[in-house]
Parts: sequence; C-alpha cells; structure tokens
Amino acid sequence: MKITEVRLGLISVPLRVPFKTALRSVSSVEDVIVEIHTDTGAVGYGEAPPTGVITGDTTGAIIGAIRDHIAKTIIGRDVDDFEDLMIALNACIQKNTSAKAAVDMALWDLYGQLYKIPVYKLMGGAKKSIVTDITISVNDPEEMVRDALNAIDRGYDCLKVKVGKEPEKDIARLSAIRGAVPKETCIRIDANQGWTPKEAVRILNGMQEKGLDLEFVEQPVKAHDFEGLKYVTERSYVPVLADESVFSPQDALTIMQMGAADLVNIKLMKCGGLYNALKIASAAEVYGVECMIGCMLEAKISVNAAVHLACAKQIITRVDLDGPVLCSEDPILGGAVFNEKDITVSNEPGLGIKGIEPGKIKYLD
Ligand SMILES: C[C@H](N)C(=O)N[C@@H](CCC(=O)O)C(=O)O
Ligand SMILES: [Mg+2]
Repeated sequence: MKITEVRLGLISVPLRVPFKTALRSVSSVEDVIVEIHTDTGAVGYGEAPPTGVITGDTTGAIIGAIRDHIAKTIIGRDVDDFEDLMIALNACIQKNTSAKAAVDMALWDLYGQLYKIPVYKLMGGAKKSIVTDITISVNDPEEMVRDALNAIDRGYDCLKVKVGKEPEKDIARLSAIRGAVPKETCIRIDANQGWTPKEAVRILNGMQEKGLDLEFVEQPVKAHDFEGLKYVTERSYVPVLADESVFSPQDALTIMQMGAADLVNIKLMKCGGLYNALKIASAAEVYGVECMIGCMLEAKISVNAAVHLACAKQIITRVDLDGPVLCSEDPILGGAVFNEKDITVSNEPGLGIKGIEPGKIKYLD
C-alpha cells in the first residue's frame, strides 16, 4: 500500500455555546483535515485543531508543516514500513505536534485497513466503550450553574469545570455548581495555568475545606513550571493532573520522576499522535501513574483516534473527549458512536472514518 497523495481541507463546526478557558474564548471548531491517499484506493483520515495558545500551532503552520515537510517525507513510501514511516514523520520537522498528530492518525488508519483490524485492537484492545466528562466554560457563577444543570439533563455525571481566570472568584464558581448539581456528580477542575503555585495551594485547600469534593485539578500553574507543579502536588489536598506541562514522552518521564503530578493528561495534539501517546502510556504504566485522555476543541476525526487509544490501554482511567458533543453538528461520517457521555469505538478496520459530509469540507487544492 503506497502513499500517493496528501490532500488537505478545512472544516468549520459551530459550538453549542462559546468555549471559554483561562487561555481563550472560541465559538466554533476550525480544523485542518488530512486525507492520505494510496495506490490501493484506501484513504486514511486525520484532523488537527489550531490551538495556538497551547501548542503554538496555527492553521497556517499546520498546513505549511504538512505541505512543505511531512508530505514530501511520506509520499512514495509503503504503509507496511510503519515503524520507518513513524520515525521519518517525527524527524522531518521539529515541534509541530498538531500537524504530526493529524498525519500519524491517518497512517494508523491505513495500517489498520491494510491488516483489516481496528486500531484499538492493534494497540491493546482493553475495552469497547468509554464514558466522557463534559466541560463547563468559565463564566459568571450563574451561567456556569445553568450550563452544569444543562449537562446533567443531558445525562453527564462528570463535569470538568474551567477556572483560573479570576482566581478570587473560583471558589464562588465551584460552590455555586456543587450546590446545584446532584451530590454524586463527579467534579474535576481545569485552571489552564491560571494560578501561581501559592495561589493554587490556597484556593485548592480552601475548596476542599468547603467540602466541594473535587476529583482533581488540571494544570494549576504555568506549563514550564515543573517545580511549581510539584510544589502544588506536595501541598494540595486535591490531586494534581499535568496537562500543558506534558507534551512529549520525555516531559511525562520528567514529571513522573520528579513526582510533580499525581496524574497525566495525554492529548494527541500535544505529543504528535498515537505513536508517541503509546510511549507516554508505557511510561505511566512503569511509574503506576494513571492517565486521562483529553482533546482540544476538535471534531470527530481526531477525537475518534483518541477513543481508539482510550479503548486500548487500561492505564487510561479518565476520559475528557467531549469535543464532538460540544459541537452543534457532526459532519464526520463513520468512527466512534457518541451518545452523549457514552462513546463506543468502531470495529471497522483502521479508525473507521468513512469521510466528511459533502459540502462540509473546503479542500485546499
Ligand atoms: C475540550 C476539552 N475538554 C478541553 O478542555 N481541552 C483543553 C483545552 C482545549 C482548547 O483550548 O481547545 C484542556 O485544557 O484540557
Ligand atoms: Mg486541560
């Protein structure tokens, strides 16, 4: 199965409500789609969101990295030489993890199609279904309560609440939500780097003393501040999950060796795809550190690839794959079935994506 062409396109999917974090506010998913064509007629699908505030990757940079570096590296190669392909993909350009992730998943899709096996089975095949949380954007407490109750009505029992924008208001936000939702609701919070280490310890221990019962806090401090993350992990009653601090398998190893976090969030867009995500999962297995699988604001092609990973590995015990359910429509054909919180992986060979609804993709050539 030889690679003949790499085709790029753009999709735009409106969100149900604007997505707001300590780092950004957006009202639609605007992603780059990758199609890898082969001489057998098989097509592999990938997707990358331009999450510049986290990955540094913009739409133009994703397109440029794929056109000018990655496509030239992979066209003409055989999908069966998979390990060589993965090494070449990772070596042909520095950073650009979102572009690499989009191409990596398209290649896994083709490799699975070549051997007629779903990718989650190729990678381990631990389970067929998973349950995701849903994100509540950071807003005034009343609006957050309204969004939280709407999520409960939709059947979600785990909320990932965004905080970290005005540290002093965060306790009020959480108190309002905890007071409004059923008491068994799981609440995790994500500060998206919004606090200093000392602020984080004060706020988190204040939340716990108020009985807000948080499962964990995601990325309380700046991404580069590994010592600050460790400071919080050692002093907070609320467990700490490293998100923006962990891009590569090397980052994951450093965080685990330092004991800087209790949990790690694996995202394909941070690590460059499934090939590197598997290395993070293996390191986590060695250190006994449970992982969450997360996503950026992404539509179903790339989140579907993350579903395959989550279904493959037992060390992934938490799921934040709500990109598709935050969208007001789903233009992607095939792949996992998203029934609100319940996600069932596709048993089709590869990743199971069949294409994009006609008229919903703008090809770039
Ligand atoms: C969408 C997901 N639940 C999420 O919150 N992901 C990121 C932020 C993604 C973005 O800004 O696109 C996270 O920080 O965990
Ligand atoms: Mg996060």
